[in-house]
Amino acid sequence: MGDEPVNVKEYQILAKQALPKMYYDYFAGGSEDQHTLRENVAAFQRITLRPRILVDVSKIDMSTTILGYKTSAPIMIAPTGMHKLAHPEGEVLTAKAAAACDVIMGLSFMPTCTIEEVASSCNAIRFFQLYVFKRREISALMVKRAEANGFKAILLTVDTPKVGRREADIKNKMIAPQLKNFDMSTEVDDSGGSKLEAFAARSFDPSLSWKDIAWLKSITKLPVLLKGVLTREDAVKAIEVGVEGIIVSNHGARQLDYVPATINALEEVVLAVQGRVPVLFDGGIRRGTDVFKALALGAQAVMVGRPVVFGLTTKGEYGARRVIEMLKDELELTMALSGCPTLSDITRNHVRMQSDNRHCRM
Ligand SMILES: Cc1cc2nc3c(=O)[nH]c(=O)nc-3n(C[C@H](O)[C@H](O)[C@H](O)COP(=O)(O)O)c2cc1C
Ligand SMILES: CC(C)CC(=O)C(=O)O
Repeated sequence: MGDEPVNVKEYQILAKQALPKMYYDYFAGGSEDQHTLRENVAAFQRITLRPRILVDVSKIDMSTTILGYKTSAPIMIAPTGMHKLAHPEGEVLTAKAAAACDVIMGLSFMPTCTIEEVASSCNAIRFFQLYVFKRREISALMVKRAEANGFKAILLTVDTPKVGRREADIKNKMIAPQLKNFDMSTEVDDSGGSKLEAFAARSFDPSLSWKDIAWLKSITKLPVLLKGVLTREDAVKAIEVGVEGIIVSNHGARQLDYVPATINALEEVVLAVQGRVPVLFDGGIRRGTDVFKALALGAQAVMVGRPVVFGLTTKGEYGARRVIEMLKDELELTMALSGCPTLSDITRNHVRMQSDNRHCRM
C-alpha cells in the first residue's frame, strides 16, 4: 500500500500500526462475538444498486440541510469518545476537519477536549451527544454548556443504560482517562477488567426511561434527537414524546450484540416515522455507495464514526478531513453513475435488498 490511502478502509490499517493495542482495540472493537460489528459492514455489501442511465449528471449537488443547518453533504461526524487517545490534540482537530469539509460534527459526552475548547477552535456546526448520569446535575450542566457554546442539537444516546461487553477492553484492562470536560473523577477501584466500563457502571443512569425525555426537553431549547433507535415500536414512541429527530444506530455494534446491522433496521424505522421527523443513520459506513444506500432507504443523512477516528490517528486534522472528502467524492461519483444529480433523485428504486422480491420495482 502506498503512503497515501485511497479509501477510508486503508486508514484503519494505518491506525492499527500506529496505535497502542489497548487504544486500537477500544476504537475498533465491538461487543461479545462481534457478530453485529461484522454485519454492520457486510449487510451493505449484500445491497446492490439499480443505476439509471442517460440522465444529465454534468452537475451533481450533494448539499442539503440537517435540522435547518446547511451542509455540503449528507454526511456527519458521529460522536465518538476520547479523541486524544487517537491524536494528542483530540476533538479540536476533528472539529477543524468538519469545518474544512463543511459538514456537521457530533461531539461525544466523553471527549478529551472541553466543550469550550472545541467550540472556540473553529466555526463547525456542532451537535452535542448526551449521556445521562446518575448525578443528573452533571448532565444538565453539560447541556447548558453545549447550548451556551453554540451547539445546535442534543443527541441523546438511548442504547447505553450499561456498557456492552467489549471483551478486548476487558482483557486489555482499558483505562478510564480523567476527562477534564466534567467535574467528576473517573477513578475506579481496580476491577481487574475494563476501567472504562467500571466508570460507566458507576456514573451512567440505567433508570433513564421515556418519562425523562420531558425532563430533558424542559432544560433545553435545543432540538432533541434519540440516538440508538432500532425498531418501529420505539420510533413511534419517540415521536409521541416529541423528539425532533431519530438516529438509527446500534452504537457501532459496541452495545447489544446480535441486533441487526443498522442498514437492515433503517427501512422499518423510516416507514414508521412517515416523514414526521428526520431520520439519521450510522453504523458501517465505509464507502460513498454505503451513504447512497442509506439515503435510498430513507435516511436524511449518515454519521461516520471509526473511519474519522482512524483518519485523525494517522494524519491528524488532514486525515480526518481526507476521510470525509473521500466519502463525499465517492458519493458524488455514485450519484453520477446512478443517474441522480441531486439527493432528492435518490429513491428506494435505486437499491435492491436481498429481502426484496425479484420483480423490478419500477
Ligand atoms: C471509539 C468509539 C467511541 C464511541 N463513543 C461514543 C460516545 O461517546 N457516545 C455515543 O453516543 N456514541 C459513541 N460511539 C458510537 C458512534 O457514535 C456511532 O454510533 C458508531 O461509531 C457508528 O458506527 P461506525 O463506527 O461503524 O461508523 C462510539 C463509537 C466508537 C467506535
Ligand atoms: C464510555 C463509553 C460508553 C463511551 C462510548 O460510548 C463508547 O465507547 O462506545
